[in-house]
Amino acid sequence: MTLAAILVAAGRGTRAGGDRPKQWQHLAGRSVVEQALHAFRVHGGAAHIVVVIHPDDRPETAGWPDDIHVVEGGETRAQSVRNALEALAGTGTSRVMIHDAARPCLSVPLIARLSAALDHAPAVAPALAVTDALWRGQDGQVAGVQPRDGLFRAQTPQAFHFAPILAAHRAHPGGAADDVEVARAAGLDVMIVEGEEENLKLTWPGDFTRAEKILKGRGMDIRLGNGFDVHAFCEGDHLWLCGVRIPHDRGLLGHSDADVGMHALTDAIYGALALGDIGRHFPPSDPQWKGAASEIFLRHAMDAARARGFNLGNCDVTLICEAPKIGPHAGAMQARLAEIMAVAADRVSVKATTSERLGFTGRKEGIAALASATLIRA
Ligand SMILES: Nc1ccn([C@@H]2O[C@H](COP(=O)(O)OP(=O)(O)OP(=O)(O)O)[C@@H](O)[C@H]2O)c(=O)n1
Ligand SMILES: C[C@](O)(CO)[C@H](O)COP(=O)(O)O
Repeated sequence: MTLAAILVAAGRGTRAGGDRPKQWQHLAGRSVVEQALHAFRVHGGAAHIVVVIHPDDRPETAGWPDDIHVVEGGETRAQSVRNALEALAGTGTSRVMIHDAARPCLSVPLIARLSAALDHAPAVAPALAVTDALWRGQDGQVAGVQPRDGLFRAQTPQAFHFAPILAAHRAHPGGAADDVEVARAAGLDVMIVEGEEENLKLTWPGDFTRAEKILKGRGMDIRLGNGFDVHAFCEGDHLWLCGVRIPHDRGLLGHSDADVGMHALTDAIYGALALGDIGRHFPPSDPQWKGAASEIFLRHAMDAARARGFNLGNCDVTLICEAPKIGPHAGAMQARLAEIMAVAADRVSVKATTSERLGFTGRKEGIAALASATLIRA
């Protein structure tokens, strides 16, 4: 599964006013577009991020990192989305989230909920049920009531399997308010996911004050967790450490693949989330985890972090053993752990020490591992 995120930012923001289009105005220290981008960055699940801009706004993107793909938009929102979808065709993208850059307060848990829901439906979108009574008005007077049952306020990101939404946009005659309308016109069923009151769209000048209050109120949340694990040596000709297979004259004993380094790291992440340890999520009494690859546990811990809006700040794993020598494998371990956690390698450290021939590690009876991890929700 390869997820892409499209942020449409090519509108003119005429209703919002201001000295520049609303999406380039600043809120809580960043442009509106950058606030929306930040949520996708922290979520970390999107392999491609495309921002659709108006050609006049190119200078606003100066200094952006190279991995943000900038595409020019069209006359309407639907044309802007279409340009981004066409830019993603051929990149291997299998799922896409399409978001109004003008909704800067979306939360990372909302992105995670939509992503999970896409496992069960080809199209999902956030919305809030209408709770207020609805009236029809005429000349400043209440002219009638409108039943509110079954009515929803639509939000973005709207999320789709890629091939059907690309085909739907190609086939649509134009004039759709959003991508759900395009998808439905092509016969796709769209599942509703609970939206968020805070995920407002900046439409009018007064919306900026509310959005700024929401973003400033969030602050930064940093969590620290520690993990420690030990596995005894047993007969064997290889062992697994931090996701790397190392030929050795002993193996490691365990219910799973006994990857002691990855277990300590996984426990550090669960610890930062106050979610117990691996045994709580993958009981050793459960035969389905016999011989399991430990990356399952690490991915589960990272998914739990992202579902709560956290991403990895950094982690540091120390392996304690006399043998095998870790140095020659440390780079591969760093790369493998970074790949499994879907984070940059410079956030991952793997190092080793001996215990000066003291204790059980010194007597070569087993390997111990320590890990620390920070999680950040910004
Ligand atoms: N041709 C367009 C029109 C809109 N959008 C984007 O679609 C989102 C939702 O549109 P809306 O809030 O209606 O934005 P504007 O069209 O900019 O607003 P206005 O109608 O007030 O000018 C915004 O992020 C906007 O930048 C876009 O990418 N391309
Ligand atoms: C896509 C959208 O944000 C869903 O609520 C909306 O349809 C676009 O904004 P507009 O104000 O209707 O142009």
